[in-house]
Amino acid sequence: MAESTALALYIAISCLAFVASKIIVSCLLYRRWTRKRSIIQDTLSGGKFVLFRSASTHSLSSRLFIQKTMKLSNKDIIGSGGHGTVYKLTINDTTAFAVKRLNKGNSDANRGFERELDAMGDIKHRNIVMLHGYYASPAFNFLVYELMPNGSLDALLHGNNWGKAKPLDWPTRHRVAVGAARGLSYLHHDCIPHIIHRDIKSSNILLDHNMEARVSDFGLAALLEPNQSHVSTIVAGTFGYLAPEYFDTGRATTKGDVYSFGVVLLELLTGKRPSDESFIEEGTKLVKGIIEVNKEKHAIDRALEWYPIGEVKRVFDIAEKCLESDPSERPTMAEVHKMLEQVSTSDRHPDCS
Ligand SMILES: Nc1ncnc2c1ncn2[C@@H]1O[C@H](COP(=O)(O)OP(=O)(O)OP(=O)(O)O)[C@@H](O)[C@H]1O
Repeated sequence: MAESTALALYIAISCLAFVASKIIVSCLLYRRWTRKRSIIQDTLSGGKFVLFRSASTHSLSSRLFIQKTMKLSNKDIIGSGGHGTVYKLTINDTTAFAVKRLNKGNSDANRGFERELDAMGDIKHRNIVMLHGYYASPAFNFLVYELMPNGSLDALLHGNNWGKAKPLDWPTRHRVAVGAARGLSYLHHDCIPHIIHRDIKSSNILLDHNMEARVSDFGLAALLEPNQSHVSTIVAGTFGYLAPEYFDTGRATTKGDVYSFGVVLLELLTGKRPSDESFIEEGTKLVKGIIEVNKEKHAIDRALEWYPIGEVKRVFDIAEKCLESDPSERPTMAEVHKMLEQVSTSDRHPDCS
């Protein structure tokens, strides 16, 4: 009798503790959520401006932000892509942001905007470009990002409207590969729900003031239910980077991101775009030929003044694994990151090329 009373008491206390902990966690989460967003409803335009509170934005007034954003013009443009135009928004001498104005007028762009916000709101990682806020109105949408002063990997490797920068040296290329792999691995494995990027390419890998890689542009990313594995059916991506199975299934998967990352590794190694003749003619079989007949020296970017051949071979080898035509044969991004980190960085000397 005493035993069953004790058991009933034990169950009752456990249930109460469980319910109380859920209530406390919900209250804390709600307080955190309200504290970290500043929202301005613009009655004139019918728009809503949301600024996420962070070290870079806490001292800024949302109204000033809106006023400056509305005054952006062509002279502030720093890039443009399939989804819109990117501007540099200068607040004062020490503070600037990148503002992406999204093309409006088709429902896909609007859905992309909402998805991007859902995915980006809480993501903070040293290899991910941070979203500071957004503006949504019936006429147009803006996303406010951290400004990456060294631009995109695409521009650094291949040049842009403003010309070609100084060629990236081997240690920088290797560090960019490791950083981008770390960022992507975080999205795939550490974010709950997990995130598939869907559009990994060199123009979506940006470089901060330390030349550290940051993965950007989640306009096409979709959230996964933690227990739903990894599939979605929204068509996305950029030709040249898309995994072959995507053309059959139309499904974005984490292994599709791994394939796209393999193409970026080839770009870093060869200095060629995926639209380059050798990519088009031989496709990614290019890499197989390079590995099998020891042709690394011929394939490596001529802009590289020196490089350690052992490291180059190992990175070609990792690219080859990422580019396996069977997705199940490809490594995960966590494995890719580990392999890239293990590529020796010791004993580097200009004479070893
Ligand atoms: N946060 C940022 N900081 C600095 N430059 C940026 C930033 N975001 C984008 N850019 C620049 O703007 C360019 C265009 O970016 P955007 O994401 O709009 O297009 P994309 O990635 O080239 O193509 P798509 O829209 O098809 O993905 C980038 O290549 C980069 O040079």
